[in-house]
Amino acid sequence: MLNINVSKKLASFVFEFKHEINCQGVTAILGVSGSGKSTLINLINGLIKPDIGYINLNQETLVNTEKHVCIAPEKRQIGTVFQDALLFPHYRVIKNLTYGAKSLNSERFDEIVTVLNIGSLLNRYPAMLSGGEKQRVAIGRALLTNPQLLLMDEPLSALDMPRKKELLSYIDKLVSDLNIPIIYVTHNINEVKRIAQHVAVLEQGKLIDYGSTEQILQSNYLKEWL
Ligand SMILES: Nc1ncnc2c1ncn2[C@@H]1O[C@H](COP(=O)(O)OP(=O)(O)OP(=O)(O)O)[C@@H](O)[C@H]1O
Repeated sequence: MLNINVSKKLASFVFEFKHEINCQGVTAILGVSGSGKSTLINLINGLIKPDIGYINLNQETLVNTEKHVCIAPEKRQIGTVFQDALLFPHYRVIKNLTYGAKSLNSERFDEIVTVLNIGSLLNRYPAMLSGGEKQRVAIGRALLTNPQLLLMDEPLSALDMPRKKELLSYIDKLVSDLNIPIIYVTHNINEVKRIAQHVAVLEQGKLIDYGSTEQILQSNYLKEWL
């Protein structure tokens, strides 16, 4: 369970989010460009700090401004995958995968490599990978840090349609085979329909709707998008 109650002044509005996110399966964060989706992700992973408020993950405090607690991003047990894979170009895939992992469990390594189907890529450099393969390696690297939660910030946006479809099926497998909860940022309703069980809708830095994917797809707000 992710319990969020934060406020952060941004350039054109104050971002405010107060809700509990039930971390099971995929929760999509949906909103138009500039609505505050990346801000929410970066508040959760600790790359930015709220002006006021708190975030608790499974009863553990990640940040609490009143109590002057702010856990460093690398200590939050949260993995983040961004729009671009951000791999080290001078390291082979295997070193990119293991770079951030403190202690490596070889069974877990094999499991993640199998689920993401990246075993044949381990000795290649990033320049020798397609966009979809790079993103699978970036997901593998995030998972090898043993996160309790995986954040994905528009992970498909740099991919063409066939690669998008392919990566979506890998994201399904993360949930079904590895049982990792995912918060997935997108402005694409088809991606939401395809993988999310719950949806939070943001507009101008405010949470305007939250519910199951079926409920949200029926909402008047989303009818304008369809
Ligand atoms: N560190 C910051 N300080 C002040 N304003 C910011 C900061 N980061 C983002 N903003 C502004 O806050 C708003 C929300 O940005 P954010 O990147 O969270 O939106 P988004 O929904 O993720 O957009 P996109 O879909 O285009 O990535 C934007 O108007 C942006 O210019």
